[in-house]
Amino acid sequence: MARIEFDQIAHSYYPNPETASDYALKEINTLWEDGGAYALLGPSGCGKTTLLNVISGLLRPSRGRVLYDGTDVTGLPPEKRNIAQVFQFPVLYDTMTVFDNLAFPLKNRGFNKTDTTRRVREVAEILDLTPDLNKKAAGLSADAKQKISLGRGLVRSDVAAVLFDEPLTVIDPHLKWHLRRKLKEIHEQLKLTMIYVTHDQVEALTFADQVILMYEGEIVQIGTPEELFENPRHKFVGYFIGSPGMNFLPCTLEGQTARIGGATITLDPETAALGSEASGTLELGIRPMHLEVHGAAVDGAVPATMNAVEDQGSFKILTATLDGHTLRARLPEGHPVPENTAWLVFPPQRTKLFADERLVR
Ligand SMILES: Nc1ncnc2c1ncn2[C@@H]1O[C@H](COP(=O)(O)OP(=O)(O)OP(=O)(O)O)[C@@H](O)[C@H]1O
Repeated sequence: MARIEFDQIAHSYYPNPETASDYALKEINTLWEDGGAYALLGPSGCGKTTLLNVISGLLRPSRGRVLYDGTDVTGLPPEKRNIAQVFQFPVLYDTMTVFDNLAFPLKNRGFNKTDTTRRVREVAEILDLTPDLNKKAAGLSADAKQKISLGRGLVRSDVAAVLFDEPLTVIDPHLKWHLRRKLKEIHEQLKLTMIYVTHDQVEALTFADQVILMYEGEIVQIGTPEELFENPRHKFVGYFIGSPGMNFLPCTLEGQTARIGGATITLDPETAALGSEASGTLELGIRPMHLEVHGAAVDGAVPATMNAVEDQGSFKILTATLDGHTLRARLPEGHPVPENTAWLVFPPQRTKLFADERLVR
């Protein structure tokens, strides 16, 4: 296992990049601790695969250095970096048995027969592949084949890291849920450094201790799932994490309060103080689950026009309009639904302020 570091990494697929938008990765300085479980999360095209390929050595970055345990490996190809990779689609030998497929990475590295058998059996057991060990891979389902690919990625305990690039895409939804949990368990048992690329926040939040959220070639935040949810440092994080995402409302400040059209919302004093010093466009941010909804006026509530209510089983999502801006609130089961006007309270501790898309507080 290794501690992996990016020192001023940038990558452009163009030979002569000129503007920031020519870069698939803008400048990235970051660190993956030995034995950590990381998810690399972000929308399509934000640079996740590019970043993974720079870690593995499949891609040489235009600028910067990749360090494994402090040693510069930027010029080394994947086979010299001792990395295991699991891709979106199964990579295995159809004519070999499941056992031989799993044993292949170990045989390649010269492991003896006893150690190989022990390790293959251990990984097969974790992935529920034991009954299939003597079967040829060719006859197995797509799910089983991808499990073998996962097993091949996990079978060596001497790798610097295991990289997963959307490995559950081809897996049936129910098994997907099961495998996500399995991977988490495997990480706890084997303590491998794992970096898992996905655009699915549920997958990222289930698997990882630390989530790395990417947007337009940059890392916008690294944190635990809770940190990303409670304290999104960038508007994009608020919007991307949570379902539905954070509400954002353009506002102006007047002392301790924020004004949204005719509505006045009291802020936490420290938030207001920092906001008064911030420059740029100000916006309030609040999670749907943190908005308090009332059917009649209460102290501190602002009126919003009701638009729709969507029943999602154990909760409802209410959509309302405040000064022309759409807001969503999450109502717990059994909570009364307002008729025409929803009176909304913004709890000061839960109400965030953003300036030019960056969190003020
Ligand atoms: N081989 C390539 N040549 C030119 N441009 C590329 C190449 N590979 C990726 N890109 C561009 O680099 C940017 C980042 O792509 P990348 O595949 O790393 O994103 P991603 O986050 O992994 O996306 P997805 O989730 O769709 O796989 C995109 O704008 C993409 O079009």
